Amino acid sequence: MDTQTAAAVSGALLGLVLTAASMQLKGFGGQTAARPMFRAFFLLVSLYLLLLTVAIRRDGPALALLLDLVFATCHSLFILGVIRRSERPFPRGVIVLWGALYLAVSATAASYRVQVGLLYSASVFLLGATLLLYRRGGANLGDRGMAITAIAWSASCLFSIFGLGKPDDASPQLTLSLIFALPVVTALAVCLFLSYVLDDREDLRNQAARDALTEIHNRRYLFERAADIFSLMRRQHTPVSLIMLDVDHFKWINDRLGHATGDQALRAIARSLTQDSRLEDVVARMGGEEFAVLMPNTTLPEAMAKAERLRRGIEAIRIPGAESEHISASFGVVNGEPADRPNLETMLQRADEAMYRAKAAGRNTIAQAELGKADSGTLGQRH
Ligand SMILES: Nc1nc2c(ncn2[C@@H]2O[C@H](COP(=O)(O)OP(=O)(O)OP(=O)(O)O)[C@@H](O)[C@H]2O)c(=O)[nH]1
Repeated sequence: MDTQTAAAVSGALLGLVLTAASMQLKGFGGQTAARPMFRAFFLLVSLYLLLLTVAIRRDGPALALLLDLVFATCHSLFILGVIRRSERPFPRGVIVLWGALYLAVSATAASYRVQVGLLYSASVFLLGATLLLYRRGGANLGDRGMAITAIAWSASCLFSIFGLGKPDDASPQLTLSLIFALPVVTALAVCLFLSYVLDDREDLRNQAARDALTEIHNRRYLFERAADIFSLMRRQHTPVSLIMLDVDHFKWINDRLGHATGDQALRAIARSLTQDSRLEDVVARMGGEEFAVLMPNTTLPEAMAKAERLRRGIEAIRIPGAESEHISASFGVVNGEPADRPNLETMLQRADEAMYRAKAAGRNTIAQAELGKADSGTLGQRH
């Protein structure tokens, strides 16, 4: 075996080892597991670019092979990282098959059939682009950038194979590919970085805005969104309504059925509130067993009707394992007209007062308040 073949085979083996190692990583298919892959990809891209710069000037066979080796490993890491990032459950068989393909193609490339290497390159990057674009949870700007760059790279490889010279006259194709590789690989790395930064930001924002138990929005998010909703209300002269609700005798549910069942009930209530709400409504857990729904462009009668739907929805909840238990909540509804110049704090306070009147009136009940008139709330419905 000459040195060139040895280098190509060891590159292929390295690819296989990486494939095998990646399968052992915890959280297979998860985004976190993609990180080490992409980190290594970054390092190798840097090395590749360095070697490329030297190779364009001084084209020795050993250097060309080293370049092949590094680039083939980059391929390997890129595609593995993309597969993990796509968060789709990839069967292990597919990964093993891909590893075997990688071995076969690298071995063929070792005999200097550059066209095969380029074809392989084109297919790898096309596959990567497809996986990125169809990523679960949606492709962000960085993902799309990566996918477009990968498609451009594939196109360049195909162009190099079919568009130029005789099949065995490798050098024009190779030079063109190498020159094209510099900006493409750099763009790929930049987009990759961007996609992670965007993802991290999104994750942080989501974590800060969501309640950990029920996964609906939290109090903080309600206050954030309220600023936009109230400003829109003033500009468009439309009413805003707020519903507050507190689960009845929740302590009793916890004490009798256990905290875990209590948590289950809170999650079911959150689901029911969300299902019965419009996309533009903000449904939030305010803390403990208290929830709020802020509804732009909603009049008092509409809000009362909505509260009644929510009340019935909660009444219909059955907790698995505790089907005979009945859950209910008490509601306070308040409406703000643009002329009242309402703000969220005042509306929450008024809705809270109404909600306690509903509790005092026997629970599983809706009480209403009007912003303009202090303590003028009347009992809405008693059930
Ligand atoms: N399981 C569970 N319980 C919680 C959570 N947060 C608050 N609680 C419980 O909710 C109960 C609230 O009880 P109280 O404020 O006395 O009110 P209540 O029993 O619902 O009675 P009323 O509101 O008067 O109808 C307390 O026992 C809290 O421990 C939670 O996240 N999970």
